[in-house]
Amino acid sequence: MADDALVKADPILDGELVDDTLPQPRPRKRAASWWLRSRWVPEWLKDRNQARQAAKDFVAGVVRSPFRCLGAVVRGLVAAARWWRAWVTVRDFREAAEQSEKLADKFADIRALTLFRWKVTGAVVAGAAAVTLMADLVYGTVALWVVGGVLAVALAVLGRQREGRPGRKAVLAGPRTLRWTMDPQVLVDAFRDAKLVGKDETLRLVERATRMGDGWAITVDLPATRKAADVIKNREALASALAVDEVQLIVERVRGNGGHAGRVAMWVADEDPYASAPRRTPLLDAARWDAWRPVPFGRDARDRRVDLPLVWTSLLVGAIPRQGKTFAARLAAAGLVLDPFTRLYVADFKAGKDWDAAGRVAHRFMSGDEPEHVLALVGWLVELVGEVQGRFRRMRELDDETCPESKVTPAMSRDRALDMPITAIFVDEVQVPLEDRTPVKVDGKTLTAGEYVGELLTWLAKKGPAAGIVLVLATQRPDSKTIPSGLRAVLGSRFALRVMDWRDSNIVLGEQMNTRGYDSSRLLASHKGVGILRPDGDAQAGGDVLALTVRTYYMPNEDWQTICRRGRELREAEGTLTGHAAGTDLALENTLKVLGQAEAETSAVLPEPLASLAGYLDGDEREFIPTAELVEALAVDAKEFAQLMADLCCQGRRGRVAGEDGRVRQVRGYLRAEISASIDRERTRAGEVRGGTAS
Ligand SMILES: Nc1ncnc2c1ncn2[C@@H]1O[C@H](COP(=O)(O)OP(=O)(O)OP(=O)(O)O)[C@@H](O)[C@H]1O
Repeated sequence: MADDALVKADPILDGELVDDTLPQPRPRKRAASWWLRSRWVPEWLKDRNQARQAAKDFVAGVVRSPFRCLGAVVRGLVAAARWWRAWVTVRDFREAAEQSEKLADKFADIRALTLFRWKVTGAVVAGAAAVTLMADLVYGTVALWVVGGVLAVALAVLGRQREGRPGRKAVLAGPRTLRWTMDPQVLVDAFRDAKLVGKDETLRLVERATRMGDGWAITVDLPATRKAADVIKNREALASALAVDEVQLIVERVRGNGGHAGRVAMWVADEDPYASAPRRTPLLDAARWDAWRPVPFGRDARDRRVDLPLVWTSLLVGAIPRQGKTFAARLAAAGLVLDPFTRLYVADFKAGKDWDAAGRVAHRFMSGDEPEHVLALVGWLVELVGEVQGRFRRMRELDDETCPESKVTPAMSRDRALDMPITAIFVDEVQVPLEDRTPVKVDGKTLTAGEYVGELLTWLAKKGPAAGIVLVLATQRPDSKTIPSGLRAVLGSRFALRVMDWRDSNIVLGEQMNTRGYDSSRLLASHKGVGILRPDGDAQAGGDVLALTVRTYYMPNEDWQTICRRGRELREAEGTLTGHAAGTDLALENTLKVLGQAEAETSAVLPEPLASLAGYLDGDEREFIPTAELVEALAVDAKEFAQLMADLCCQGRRGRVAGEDGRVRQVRGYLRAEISASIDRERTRAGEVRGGTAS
């Protein structure tokens, strides 16, 4: 039989072509597939091997049963004898008297009670013997068998209880979730097993378990002093105690009027809530959207809609590759695309096709990951910083009715005369500009473009939201080196899809979030688009929670294109199409491109520290530059700098410079002519190398 059931297939080799034109297995009928997937149908009714094993176990059980029964009776006899001995000697009373050192006082009482219990024993035994004898006389030996049988069963049950103490034996148990819905004691046990309530504590059911969606919902009150936050933190232990995967268990603290710090709302899904097909975004059916309304972002495990407010906040999306970052950032963008009064800046450093459609509506758009793109982004950010400063200046001059606080209001954002539309900047793969090392000169100081982008983004995330600037950053590398901590601290909303470990998860979601039960490294790789959302403000479907697991709506490229097309039509109708989308991109971008190319070329050709020196000394007419000044401006180690300069044939020498007080001092430094010669030499050499490679 076994051999019939298992037919060994030929091995399939790497690169072998498999002929799928041959008849393929037919899809199972629905009932059959339900039977196989149902968790309530025992395994042995689904699988032939399991059934065979169950039959074997049954036969073995029957054969072993007389011996096990005998063993249980003996254990029961011993247990009964022990109990009787303790009873007849009044052990509990005696021990209590001993402990309170009053044995001498109580001795007479104990003796009297012992004597009485012996008499009771004698009377019961005599009575039982008499009844048995009478029954024997009346009914014959059958009575003796019946009495013996009843006694044996009673003793066996007692013996079995001793043997079957919890934890002594692994048992084939059915699913526990169904049992706790019928018997809340099982739920209490699960809380105890997960160490969420003490041995002597119990739970109070606020509402009994009810069917809600595709799962069971229940609300419980923890014993006094126990905290709902601890249940959320130890969700995994509770999931284990309830025998469900942790993605199926949703635990939330009930807040507000109906709740308190010890009230927990739980929901247990029948099966993996994220295994079903993803839903399309409802924005597809929306003719237009209002940027001030939270954008439909996704669904939680209970299939409740989760909306994400964007105005007055900023969003950081982090995950390892291919988990749905771009899709999530595009969802946030979709709501703003459908509001014709919104101005969009889109910088796609992924340089793929994902964002292309945004070019139809965006005021500024670029896709690429070269240094010139980074420099163009610097230009945009500088432009936005100026815009924010201008907006604050203008807001100060507005009357209180139009602008009650120093904040953009919905009416202000739509008033064209004020020119303060909601302006959103989306940067995908933000680690690319943040890690860029092209030197840029800012206020006489040379910085890397990455550092400068970090500073500008931090400034915008801090000051921008009140002026109607929305920042959405997505990154593949949510490590502390890439995203400066100052920037992270000011990004209000966070969305962490699957990351490598809890540290990365904390970097996206915030310090200590893993210890509070939110760790996106625990999400499954197969759950694309599922992440932990830590919203800024009121975003979620249920109560007021710190963070929640959300599966984003699925918005493939074609839907995104449809939305962008609609966004363009809306802007054309309202006359708000500007910049890149209107084909009137300002000269700024082109200037930056040229500038960027020149700087990128300089830095690409010249080795450090010459590249930085070239930037720093650009336009400087002095003949002699002090070493101390260069070391400080370039932020380099003095010793290392001297060594590198010597390698480039620039010798440090003594020269005279006038100090701030007008007195001339002798200091060490470099001749400008020598540095320039070295730069020219390196450029020529690089040109020759390039020429050589080209030929
Ligand atoms: N909500 C969703 N439901 C189902 N699948 C999704 C969802 N979101 C994204 N995906 C799937 O995940 C894949 C990867 O998405 P996406 O391109 O956004 O990843 P990414 O994290 O930006 O990747 P990379 O880091 O390589 O840029 C998509 O091709 C898409 O099929």
